[in-house]
Amino acid sequence: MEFFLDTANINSIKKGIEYYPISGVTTNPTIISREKTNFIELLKNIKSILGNNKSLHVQALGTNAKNIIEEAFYINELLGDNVYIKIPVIPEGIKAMKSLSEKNIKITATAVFTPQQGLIAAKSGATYVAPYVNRIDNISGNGINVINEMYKLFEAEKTQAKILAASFKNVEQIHKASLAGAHSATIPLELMEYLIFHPLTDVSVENFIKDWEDLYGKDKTLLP
Ligand SMILES: O=C[C@H](O)COP(=O)(O)O
Repeated sequence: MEFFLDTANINSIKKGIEYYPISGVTTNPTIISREKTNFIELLKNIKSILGNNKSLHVQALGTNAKNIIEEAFYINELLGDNVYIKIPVIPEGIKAMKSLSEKNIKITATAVFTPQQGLIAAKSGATYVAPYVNRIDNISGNGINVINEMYKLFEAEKTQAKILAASFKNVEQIHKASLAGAHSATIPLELMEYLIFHPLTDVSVENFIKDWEDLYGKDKTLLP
């Protein structure tokens, strides 16, 4: 499974890509507004940190296809390679996806709450489709079931689109999403850190060091 950072915070992005196997960064208007800064400069800064090997996903604000398409070309031109335009799965968004995918603009379909929304986006040219796990759970739905049914639909229909599961609030949701067929997950840095954390791992490391130091002395590593 691919991991993405769901943040526009520069410190989180720098730390995330230094420590973890991160494939890219996803943003949305809310995430960008949290940084309270010039969004174009922010996006350029993020892009320069990511380079061309990691992808950057930027959401269009337009609510009609024409505006979405214009924003998509602008952002694509501004930021260069490996940029995905996030487009909500409203009818105007689907119309924009069909048009943009024919012109080789990369698309991440977003604000996805049902498997059929995901399938329609996939058939309209989206490379990634982002179901919102926690937001589904919060209205007494089952985000993991949505992912699993979407996965089965994508397999049955032989679509090339990948499920980029989003809106996570805990590691159990991420784990179950990966088992349910999510090809990728976008998460805040804090959840990435929780994914790797286990108290027994830390206790084990402490005990290894203690046993070693008891015999070989403090700060003695394997190095000569
Ligand atoms: O853009 C997608 C985000 O992952 C949504 O996450 P959120 O439900 O925590 O706002």
